[in-house]
Amino acid sequence: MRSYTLLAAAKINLYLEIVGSRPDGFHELIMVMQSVSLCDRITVRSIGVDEIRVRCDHPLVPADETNLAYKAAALVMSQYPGAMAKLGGVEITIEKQIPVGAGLAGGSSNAAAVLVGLDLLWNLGLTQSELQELGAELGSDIPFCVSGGTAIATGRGEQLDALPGIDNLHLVIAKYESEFVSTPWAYKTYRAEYGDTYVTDAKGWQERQAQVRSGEMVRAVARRDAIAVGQHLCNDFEKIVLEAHPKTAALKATMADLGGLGTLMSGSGPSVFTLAGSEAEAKELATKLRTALPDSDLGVWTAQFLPSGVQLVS
Ligand SMILES: C[C@](O)(CO)[C@H](O)COP(=O)(O)OP(=O)(O)OC[C@H]1O[C@@H](n2ccc(N)nc2=O)[C@H](O)[C@@H]1O
Ligand SMILES: Nc1ncnc2c1ncn2[C@@H]1O[C@H](COP(=O)(O)OP(=O)(O)OP(=O)(O)O)[C@@H](O)[C@H]1O
Repeated sequence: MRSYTLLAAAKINLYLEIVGSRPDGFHELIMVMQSVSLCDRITVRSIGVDEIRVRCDHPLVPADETNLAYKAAALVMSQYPGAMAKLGGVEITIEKQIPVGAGLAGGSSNAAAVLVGLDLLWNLGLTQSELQELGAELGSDIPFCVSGGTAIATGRGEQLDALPGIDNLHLVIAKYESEFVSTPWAYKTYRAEYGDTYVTDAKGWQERQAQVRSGEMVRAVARRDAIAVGQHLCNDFEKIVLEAHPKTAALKATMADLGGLGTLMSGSGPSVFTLAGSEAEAKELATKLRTALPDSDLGVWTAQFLPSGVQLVS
């Protein structure tokens, strides 16, 4: 039976500005997103029966039809019903490394890898933008996870413009295992507290564009200026999530004090990252962090920037 194994990369948000609400209930965003080398391992394998099966040992990840990886396979199956009939069903094995509910797009990256893997397994010959369109039906972060690298993301996060990659940037990622943030909760809470700052008309949008701070980050990335990238890190969600999660707020303060190029919460949190100019510096920061916060509940990882979101291993 044929199988493909892929690495599905986590993402961080170097910049995340919530600009307004949309008629579809989602939020208009301006983001700079980056793939990092904290990866889940996804295997898609043909099976003789016309079924989608998910195997995952992680206690917080459902191994049923609510798994985003299952949903991705079900979507491909519904769009291309002939493929499964001809080539059989699929067993998806998920080996988790990316912490769950962390703001690192773990589930979205798994779904992206399944889309890429099934395209190969079922000989569909889809383009990257066709895979991204399928992904957008399931979640806003999935199109970015398909292509990955470094990109500006606008709309609800699915409109992507690739940026030149920044090589050789490393990072430390940390998260308290007992802390989780629900993404719908984060958007709902942000809207309740800051909805009055949202752009609602063309005039508001013009005024907002005049003060859009993302330009500084985009220029820093385009110049491959790691120091400027560290200086312009920004995430609107910090305003509400760090207030609701004092332990994570204290973690961020500790990480920022240890040095590095800059510290930020990723996405809707609660994971926090510090950028570092080299692998040695990232490892040193991770060691210092474990010494400063010797708490068995704290997960600490080192990683580096990646130029892609899904990588075929075999
Ligand atoms: C926070 C980020 O991770 C930043 O990259 C993303 O915006 C979240 O992306 P995601 O997890 O793929 O989100 P989705 O699965 O599309 O949506 C989950 C929920 O988040 C809210 N949501 C998401 C994206 C967006 N632009 N506006 C929203 O209001 C909606 O309430 C939605 O019901
Ligand atoms: N393949 C999957 N991997 C991880 N979580 C999954 C998966 N499928 C479904 N889930 C569920 O999705 C929820 C969110 O998990 P995930 O790790 O994707 O969050 P996240 O990193 O905060 O997402 P994002 O950054 O895209 O908002 C969890 O409660 C988990 O049970």
